[in-house]
Amino acid sequence: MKELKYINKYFKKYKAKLLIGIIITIIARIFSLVMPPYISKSIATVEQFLKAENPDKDALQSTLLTYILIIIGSALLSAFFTFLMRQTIINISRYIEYDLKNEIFRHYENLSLNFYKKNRTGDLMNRISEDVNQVRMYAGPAVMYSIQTFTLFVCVVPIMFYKSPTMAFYCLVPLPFLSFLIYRISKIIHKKSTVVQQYLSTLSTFSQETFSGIFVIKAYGIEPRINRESEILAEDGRQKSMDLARVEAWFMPLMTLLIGISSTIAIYIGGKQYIDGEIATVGIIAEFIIYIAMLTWPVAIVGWVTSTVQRAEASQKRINEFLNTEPQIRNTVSAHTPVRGKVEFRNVTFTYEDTNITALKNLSFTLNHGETLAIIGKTGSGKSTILDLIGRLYDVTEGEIRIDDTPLEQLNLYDLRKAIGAVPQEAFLFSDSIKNNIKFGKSDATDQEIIEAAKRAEVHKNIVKFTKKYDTVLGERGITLSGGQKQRVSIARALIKDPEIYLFDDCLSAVDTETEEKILKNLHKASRQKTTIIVSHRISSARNADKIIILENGTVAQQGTHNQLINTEGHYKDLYLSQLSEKEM
Ligand SMILES: Nc1ncnc2c1ncn2[C@@H]1O[C@H](COP(=O)(O)OP(=O)(O)OP(=O)(O)O)[C@@H](O)[C@H]1O
Repeated sequence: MKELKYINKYFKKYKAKLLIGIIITIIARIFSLVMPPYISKSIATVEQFLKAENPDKDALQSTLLTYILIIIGSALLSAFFTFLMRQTIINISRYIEYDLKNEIFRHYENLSLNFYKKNRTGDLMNRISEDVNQVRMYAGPAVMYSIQTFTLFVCVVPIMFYKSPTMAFYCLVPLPFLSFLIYRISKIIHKKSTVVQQYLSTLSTFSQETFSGIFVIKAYGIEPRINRESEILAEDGRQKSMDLARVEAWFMPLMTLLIGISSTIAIYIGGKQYIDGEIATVGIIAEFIIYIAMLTWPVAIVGWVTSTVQRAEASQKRINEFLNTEPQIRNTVSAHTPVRGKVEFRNVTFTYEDTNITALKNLSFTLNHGETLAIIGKTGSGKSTILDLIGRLYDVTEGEIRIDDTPLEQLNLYDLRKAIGAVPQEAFLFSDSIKNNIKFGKSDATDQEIIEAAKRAEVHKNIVKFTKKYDTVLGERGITLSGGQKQRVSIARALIKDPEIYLFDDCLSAVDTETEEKILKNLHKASRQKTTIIVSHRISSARNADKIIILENGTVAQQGTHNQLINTEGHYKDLYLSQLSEKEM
């Protein structure tokens, strides 16, 4: 229970509701205890009627009617309070689930990129859904059944011993075995259902891949192979599900068997006691049989609760692991620190923690406010890393980055990121309308601003051709944009933000040179007073920049202006000549 202590703060938060829930549970149980003695009394009344020398049928009828009304009334009240009990305690668990999910989600959002590289997305999602659900089972049903069982035991067992200690003893003996057996079965069921769950996620991954890759499957004519794989998978699933079903099938028969044994004991011992005159009426036997039925489920539940708590503890441990992970990048400056846009790298070295790759080595450059820098270099030379470091997605390993002559860590992180309009190498668009995807850069943007940004990104003409224009939904639920269109929507998103620093990471690679030219012109206009860094493999994107850096293995191999570099031997000149001849071809 060490890990589950974490959610005590939520129990405290909902303590008033919890207290009401506990009181309602006790009331519901107390009403359910009214029935058994009245059944006993009814039988005793009939017994007396049958034995009487002058039986009074009217008196018998009126007594029985009174008892029946009491039994029905108490059963109705017990049912009503049981309903309220579920409404309060199960609701509390839903509130706790809601709070915990929000807390985990907020925490996830604060964690740095390194965290996301170390952990798979499926795992993150599992902890926020499946693990939280396990914890909810503890916070709701497990708590509710524990209170219910405790109340029943505290009330029923003394009554049973009061009425007949011998019968009470013999009837209660099988119950701990029941509890133990249910505990064992619940554990096996959990193990086997986890296997089925894993199988189901394999099956859905397989189906998802098959249907999203249906084009390749059909083009290569490999449907028979995929069908065979699917049959093997289905057979595997059948075996696993049957395995689970076999264990689950034991649950109810076991309960029935143990109720049967206890009831038989009640009849046997009770019958003997009645014959020996140790109990006054056979009604007590009926009363005991009802008590046994009442106790069986709560006793079985003790086993279930135990395994539920163990599962919840394991789940909360996994959740706590993430909740205790500190974000590597933190905002330590609460005051606002406006950014103008001078960027300076001073002997920056950066090594990726997970791969141990040193992407930048002792890199230095300065870019004044309003200047444009183009970074050219072979793939893997560290270009994107430079942009990520400016946005403080990672902290440098050695050296220092300064913005407006202030070290990056001394800037308010949110102000810094607000001042940056980054267009990543691989445009990511949300499964939402084009309009909302562009508005992502400025949530209060007007329709006119959105259109203006799209025009500058040279994507407006494409968008208006769609039937729903800017309301066209993208992604799985909607249309798929071409690579170039995606890049341009992503550029529009950065332009609408109107930031102080633009970071364009090879974001025109999927656009034809003519469109590239137009976009670059527009960008030039938009970013005249802004600091701009353009990462590219194309000379056309770099030629108008104030400065050009040629990066090789994380260090500056060459730098200068376009005119200087085409007249110097090196990568830039080679690239220029090859791209020039491509153009001429
Ligand atoms: N997230 C990461 N985790 C670990 N290593 C990384 C990560 N990103 C890049 N690297 C490594 O760092 C080096 C520099 O990568 P970077 O993406 O900065 O190169 P790049 O010049 O932008 O390449 P490209 O032109 O192909 O985009 C590469 O060797 C790469 O494998």
